[in-house]
Amino acid sequence: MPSPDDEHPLHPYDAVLVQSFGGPEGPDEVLPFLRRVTAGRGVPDERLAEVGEHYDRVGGVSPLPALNRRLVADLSAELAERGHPLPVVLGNRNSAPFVEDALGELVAKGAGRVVVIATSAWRSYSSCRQYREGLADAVEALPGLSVDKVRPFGEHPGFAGIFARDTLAAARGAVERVGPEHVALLFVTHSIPEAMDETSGPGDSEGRAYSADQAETAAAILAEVDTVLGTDLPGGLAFCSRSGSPRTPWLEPDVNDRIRELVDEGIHHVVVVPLGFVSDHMEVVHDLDVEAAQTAAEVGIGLTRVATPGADPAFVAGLADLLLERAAEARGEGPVRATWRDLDSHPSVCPLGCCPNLRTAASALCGKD
Ligand SMILES: CC1=C(CCC(=O)O)c2cc3nc(cc4[nH]c(cc5[nH]c(cc1n2)c(C)c5CCC(=O)O)c(CCC(=O)O)c4C)C(CCC(=O)O)=C3C
Ligand SMILES: [Fe+2]
Repeated sequence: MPSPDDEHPLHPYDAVLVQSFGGPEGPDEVLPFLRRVTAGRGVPDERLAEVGEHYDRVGGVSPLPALNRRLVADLSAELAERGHPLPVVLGNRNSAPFVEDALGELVAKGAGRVVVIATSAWRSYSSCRQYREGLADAVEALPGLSVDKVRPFGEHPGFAGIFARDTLAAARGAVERVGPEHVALLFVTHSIPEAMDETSGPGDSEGRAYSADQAETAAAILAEVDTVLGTDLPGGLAFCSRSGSPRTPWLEPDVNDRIRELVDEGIHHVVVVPLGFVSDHMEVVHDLDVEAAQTAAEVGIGLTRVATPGADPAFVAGLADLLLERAAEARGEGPVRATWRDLDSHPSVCPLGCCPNLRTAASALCGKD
């Protein structure tokens, strides 16, 4: 464990935790994983069986763990290349290596202050506070360890900017093939319960931070595409991977329903932008690349799926920039908070009542409560 001095740009941190969702890596791990994910969350058995089949199709191996190992290696190399190496480790919520074990190992090697990147870009209970609760659980058994988290980074140039670049390329190709009047963009994110969206963001404002932030970023990307291509393409948010009880309202429209409607709107080609996803999760490789692709084929329209940032060097560089920004904040400096096209940025320390847990009172770190 190197002991960073005051000159070190990542001071006061001495290690980085990449905190992720986790995923099964073999047929025997699928059911235990799904049980962990859904414990106490009211997901019906039929939905569990259905999602289990998605994993079975790919030999019970989620793409996520391998992608995260690569992200950890790339980020570690990026920090070393910039001349400020720190240990970077992976800790998951729902599969090994678990967060508490990963942090425990860092503590055993002498770490006292860890900075966390959750592999989730947007503000909501599922995509932010639940990770903060995971940190609270883990740190309970590790007295003396303190952890900070980088801000929600959906609007960062190293995330939104990558989607913008790749969406532009995909839209240009589609426009050349079928003409601008026949192309639409669909920005797709994970559906969440309406109640979770309504309460997302700082407790003192309007809520809907989850869907509103993504709608704003999608609109900014669409505007950029239209400006560069001289087009006026239709575009908007759609949602995938709904679960829970069918009687509970979740965010809509579903991506498949939107694709069917686009046919009647004269669209021949849809560009699907997985804005809600950091890397090629099962939601992307199954719900978009299998299901949405099949829907598009059924109704006879072409579909291009834009890449997720996960494998892009510019994403890794953006995460390194976010770590430097967080360290400067921890030192009491006021670093510039880069965002793509002047979109909003959000606090690194979540405000009181931010993205509440609507089921139980659980403590969370990296916030004012
Ligand atoms: C907003 C959001 C993200 C994005 C932010 C982030 O990345 O964290 C996300 C990510 C992920 N969700 C994942 C998997 C699952 N999510 C489930 C269930 C749920 N997700 C929800 C929301 C989100 N989920 C919600 C509100 C539920 C209902 C139950 C509950 O309230 O918790 C279920 C249960 C079965 C089902 O209902 O589908 C599974 C298996 C995986 C792993 C995929 C892989 O293996 O590649 C990843 C990255
Ligand atoms: Fe999920």
